[in-house]
Amino acid sequence: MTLALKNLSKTYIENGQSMEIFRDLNLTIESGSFVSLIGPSGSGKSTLCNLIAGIEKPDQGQILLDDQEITGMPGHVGYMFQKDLLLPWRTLRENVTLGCDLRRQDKKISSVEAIKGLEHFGLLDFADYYPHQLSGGMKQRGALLRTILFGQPTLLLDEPFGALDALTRREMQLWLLSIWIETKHTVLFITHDIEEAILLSDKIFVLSKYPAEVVEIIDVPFPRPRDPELIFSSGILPLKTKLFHLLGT
Ligand SMILES: Nc1ncnc2c1ncn2[C@@H]1O[C@H](COP(=O)(O)OP(=O)(O)OP(=O)(O)O)[C@@H](O)[C@H]1O
Repeated sequence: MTLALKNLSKTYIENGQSMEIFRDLNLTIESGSFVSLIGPSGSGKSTLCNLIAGIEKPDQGQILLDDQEITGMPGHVGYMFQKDLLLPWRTLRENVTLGCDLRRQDKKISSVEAIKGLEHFGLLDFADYYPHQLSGGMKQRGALLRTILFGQPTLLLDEPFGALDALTRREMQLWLLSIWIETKHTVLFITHDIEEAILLSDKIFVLSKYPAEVVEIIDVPFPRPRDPELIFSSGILPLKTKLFHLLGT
C-alpha cells in the first residue's frame, strides 16, 4: 500500500513552551518499497511513526494509505518500537500472537500462524522461552514476527537493531532483507546508521532538525539482491559522504 503524508504539522507544548516538530511535512512511500528515514537525534522520527500509527494525532494534515485517510486511527500499520518490548510474563509464542489477541483473532488460527512464523524465523525451538531467556537478536526477530503477524502490509520499524552489537546487527539486516524480498511489505525504517540505510533501502529520506523537513530524497542506486559486501566497497563512499554531510545540516 502506498503511504502518503500530506501537509503534516505537529507542535508539542511542554512546560508552557512550544516545540514545532513538523510544519507542512509531505512524504510518499510507494507500495512495496523499502524506505529509510534518517535525521538528527530529536528531529521527530519516532513522533512521525507515532502519528502514522495513529497513537498520536497531528495538529494539521492527513495520513493516507492507498488514498484512504487513516489520520489518528490506530491499527492500520504494523509498528515495531525502538525497544523490542516483548512482555516478560509471556512466552515467545504468546508474545508473537499479542497483536492477533488484541484483534480477537481465533486462537487456533493465531497459533497455527505463530508456529509457521516461528519456524520460518528460526525461533521454533524457543517458542516456550520467556524473553529473558532469549538473545538480543532472537528478541528482535520475535518482535518483528509479532509486527508482521499483526497482518498489515505496511510496517514501521523504529531503529529495530539500534541496541544490537555490530555482528548481530549485520546478520539481522541481511535477514530482514530476505524477509522483505519474500513479503514485499511497504517499509518505513528509522535508523541513524548510514550504511544500514544504504544496504537496505530503495530510497533514503533525510530529515533536517526540527521543525523537520525532508532535505533530500536519495534513490539508492545499487541493484538487488544486495551484496552484503556492498558496505565495504569504494562504490558507496560518495553516497556515504553525502549522507554524512546532509545529516549535519
Ligand atoms: N509526548 C511528547 N511531549 C512533548 N515533547 C515530545 C513528546 N514526544 C517527543 N517529544 C519531543 O519531540 C522531539 C522529537 O522527538 P522524537 O523522539 O520524535 O525524535 P527522534 O528523531 O525519534 O529522536 P532519536 O533519533 O533520538 O530517537 C524531541 O525534542 C522530544 O523531546
